Amino acid sequence: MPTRTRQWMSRNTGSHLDWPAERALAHKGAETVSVVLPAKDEQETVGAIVEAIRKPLVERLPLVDEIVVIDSRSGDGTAVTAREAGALVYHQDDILPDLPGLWGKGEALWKSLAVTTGDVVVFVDADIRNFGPHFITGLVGPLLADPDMGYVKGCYSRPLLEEGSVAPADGGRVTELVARPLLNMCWPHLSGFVQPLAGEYAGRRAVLEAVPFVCGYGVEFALLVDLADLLGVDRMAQTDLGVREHSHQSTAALGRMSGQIINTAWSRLHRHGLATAARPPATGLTQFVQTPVGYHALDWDVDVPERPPMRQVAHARSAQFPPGRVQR
Ligand SMILES: O=c1ccn([C@@H]2O[C@H](COP(=O)(O)OP(=O)(O)O[C@H]3O[C@H](CO)[C@@H](O)[C@H](O)[C@H]3O)[C@@H](O)[C@H]2O)c(=O)[nH]1
Ligand SMILES: O=C(O)[C@H](O)COP(=O)(O)O
Repeated sequence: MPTRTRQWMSRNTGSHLDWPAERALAHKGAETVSVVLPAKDEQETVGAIVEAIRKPLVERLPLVDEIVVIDSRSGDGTAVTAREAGALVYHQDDILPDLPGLWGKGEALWKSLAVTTGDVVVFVDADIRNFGPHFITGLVGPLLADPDMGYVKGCYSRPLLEEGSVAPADGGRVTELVARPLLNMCWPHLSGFVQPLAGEYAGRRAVLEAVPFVCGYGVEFALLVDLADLLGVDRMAQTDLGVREHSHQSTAALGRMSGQIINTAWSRLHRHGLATAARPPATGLTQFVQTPVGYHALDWDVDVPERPPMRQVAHARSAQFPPGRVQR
């Protein structure tokens, strides 16, 4: 790791233990906090997460002002479960309905900026199995305490939970096999982020609305690179949240996620003039399934369409719908 990155890491890495809810609240002042959970088919876990935020951080202490679940085209009871647990629920395609809808987690996060109001926005995955309020307090604390801080990313150890076995540090396979090598190769100043793909992070609204959002799983990678360009790493930090357990995707699904992340990395390299447009990458990904009559090829698209910074959309919309009639 470059020396400057090592120095950044020791300066800008904290622990959730530094941020009991009372301490975070003492720094809150007039700022407001929105928590957003993007959720696709998460009826098993989303309700418990919403409750674990609402009871201690909304009802007991007023640290969180709104909990919003973005239902990302679920086919199960995610929306009902989340609503019953006390969240405000929006369907991804109902937000900014005059724009043609896109798919994916990044789209859900981007759209959430149009329906939430907090000065600080916290994103948390809806499939966490060992969620606790420290995921929120540890992320918002450094932002509430320091007006210069723009973005705080979670980090943790990641067990790989398989039927009947637990490998304590073998989770995060896309992180270890794709994202970390890419970051070290092309963005070494970001190599100190322990969990670059973590879905748990918080940012100031003004900052999050100033950068584009990739629609699919490249969203975390793109945010890290783009926010470092916008803010500089000194205005970014990470908080150790302990251990995170989640539901694992199949190897084939992680291959498609990896394809999206590699395409996202290419788009950023291209934007920086480090990759040429003369040979843009193919966005197809062929995977294979063995059948009794040979290998069956499955073609996927791992392209990463992208939304513009939300503030551009908000400006365009306020011109279209003058004050008093502004629709977000
Ligand atoms: O189309 C989708 C797909 C997923 N999700 C939600 O996004 C979150 C994370 O998705 P998941 O499939 O559980 O991702 P992981 O396999 O855990 O992937 C890791 O790596 C991804 C790529 O960086 C990050 O987006 C994730 O947050 C991070 O946990 C969950 O709440 C999902 O329900 C959506 O909202 N819409
Ligand atoms: O973040 C990652 O690297 C992917 O979500 C894969 O995580 P897993 O190996 O813990 O399933």
